[in-house]
Amino acid sequence: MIKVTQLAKQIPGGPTVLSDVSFEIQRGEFVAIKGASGSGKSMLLRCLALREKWNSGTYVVDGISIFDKGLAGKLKLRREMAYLEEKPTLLHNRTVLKNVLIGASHQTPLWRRLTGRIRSDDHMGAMDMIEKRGLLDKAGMTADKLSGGEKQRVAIARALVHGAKTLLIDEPVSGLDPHTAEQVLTDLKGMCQSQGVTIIAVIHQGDWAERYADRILGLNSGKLVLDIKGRRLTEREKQLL
Ligand SMILES: Nc1ncnc2c1ncn2[C@@H]1O[C@H](COP(=O)(O)OP(=O)(O)OP(=O)(O)O)[C@@H](O)[C@H]1O
Repeated sequence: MIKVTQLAKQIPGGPTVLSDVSFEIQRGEFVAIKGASGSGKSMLLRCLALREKWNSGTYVVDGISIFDKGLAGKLKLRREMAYLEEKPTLLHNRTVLKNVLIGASHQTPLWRRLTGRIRSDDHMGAMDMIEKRGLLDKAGMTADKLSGGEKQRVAIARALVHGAKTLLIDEPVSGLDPHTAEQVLTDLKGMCQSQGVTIIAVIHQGDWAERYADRILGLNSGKLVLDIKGRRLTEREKQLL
C-alpha cells in the first residue's frame, strides 16, 4: 500500500539526513520508527506526510506514484494520510467537540460553517469518534484543560473524522505517564485491527514499540538499519540504532 524506494533527503546546503531508505507498509499495519536523536525519524515522517520534499527516490501509495498525482490528488492524499505533530495544534478556547468537528469542515457547505449550524450526521460522527477515544465526558470541555495525552487523542479523532486512513504520528507517547501511554497505544492498535487504519509512528523511548507495533523500522544516521516484526530487540539490534 505504501512503497518507498531509495528515498534520500539532503538539507539544502547542509547534511544528508536520509539516504537509501526503502520499505513497504501494508494497510492496517502498526509500524514504529525507532532511532537515536537526530537519526532522521521526524524527517522520514514529514516526507511521508508530504510536508518535506526529498531529493531522490520513489514513493508509491496504493499503486500510484506521488509524482503522478495532480494537486487535487496530493491534497486528497494529505487528508488521507494525516500528520500529527508531537504537540498537536488545537483551538485552546474551543471545546473538544468543536475541535473534532473542524475535521469535518471540508465536507460541510460554506453556509453551515458561516452560520455555525452543525449537521446532525457530523455531530454524531464526531461524538462517536470522541467516545471511541475515551473522551466522552470531556466533549464539552475546552481544549486548554486537557492533558497532553488527551490532546493527542482529540487530534487523532479529528484526523479520523477528516477521513484519514493512515496516521503519521510523531512521538505519540513521549511525555505521557505509563498508564496514559498504554491507553493511547492500545487505542491505536485497536484502530489498526478493527478499522484497517495504518499507523506509522515515531516511538523511540522505552519498549513501547516492541510491545505494541507490528513492525519496527530502525534508523541510524538517516539509513534504514532495521526492518523487523514487532518483538523484543536483541542486544545486537539495539546496538544498530
Ligand atoms: N531544516 C533543517 N536544517 C538543518 N538540519 C536539519 C533540518 N531539519 C532536520 N535537520 C537535521 O536532520 C537530522 C534529522 O532530524 P530529525 O528531526 O528527523 O531527527 P529525529 O531522529 O527525529 O531526532 P529527535 O529524536 O531528536 O526528534 C538532524 O541531524 C537534524 O539536525
